[in-house]
Amino acid sequence: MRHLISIDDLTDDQLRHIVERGVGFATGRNGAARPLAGQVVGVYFRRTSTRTRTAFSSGAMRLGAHLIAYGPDDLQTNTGETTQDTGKVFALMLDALVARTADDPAEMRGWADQDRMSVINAMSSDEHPTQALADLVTLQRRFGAVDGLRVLYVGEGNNTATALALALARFSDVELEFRTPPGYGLPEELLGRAAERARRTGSSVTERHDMDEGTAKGFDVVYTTRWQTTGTSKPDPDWRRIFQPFQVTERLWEGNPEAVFMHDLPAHRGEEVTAEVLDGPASIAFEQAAGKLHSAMAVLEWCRAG
Ligand SMILES: NC(=O)NCCC[C@H](N)C(=O)O
Repeated sequence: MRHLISIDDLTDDQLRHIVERGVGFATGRNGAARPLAGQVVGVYFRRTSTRTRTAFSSGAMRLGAHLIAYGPDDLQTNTGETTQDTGKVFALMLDALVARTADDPAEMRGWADQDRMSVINAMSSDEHPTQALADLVTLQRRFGAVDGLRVLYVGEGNNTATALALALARFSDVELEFRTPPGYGLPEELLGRAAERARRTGSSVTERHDMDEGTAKGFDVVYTTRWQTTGTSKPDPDWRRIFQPFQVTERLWEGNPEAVFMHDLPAHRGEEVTAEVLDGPASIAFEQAAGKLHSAMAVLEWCRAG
């Protein structure tokens, strides 16, 4: 029985194992075993979700589990029960809980303070670890290896960005460059931690707050994310003016002709990315969405049976 709350909870070997198993589910190499047969998985999404909820629900059922799905208004937390008590009850009856809160991760850590039910973070305010795992599965399938890739991330330093930083820093000779709008970067502590990890593996994680397509050259991957991160608001009324130069357009392909385009989705054509890029030949955004199912299966298997 294991939990997955942060990429940082995984050893390098565990991270690579989950990615390998994810690739195996994607390619049919893992066979049709049902390691979760007879288990019950709770899927609790307090915030909107299309891919992550479907990936974990579909993945759990494909692995043989039964499901209970809770929406934001279903639980007695709405009539004043504490989330701590809610977690205690879940652990009496569920084998795994997949939860999206977009809130303080301390809540999930509290739920995980027992050794019966696995807790899987389907996005908290600080990190989106299962998105990074889906991205790694997608990259490994597309390039054969994550090691050695040059990745440019353009957009807000949100939960997806932090998970990617922690995950890519574990691989060798990776160059990960963030271009985040001024005032909307990654948390300093996390960036420092990822950069430190990266140094040990001969990789680099850096961040800049300017965006001029001419200075971003030679990347294998261009990645972006939506401008309105779940559970956050932008107090600055002028934020769109600050974000506009960070829109991913075809001009980025002048210096990065071989790059694939990735997006954690949902996409907003005309905001963070143009339709030409998202729907164009470089885009693997929906291949990446498919990777969410295969990585979710690998996470469930690792938490319950690995
Ligand atoms: N792939 C996803 O899980 N997409 C939904 C979340 C996207 C973004 N990181 C957000 O926080 O709004």
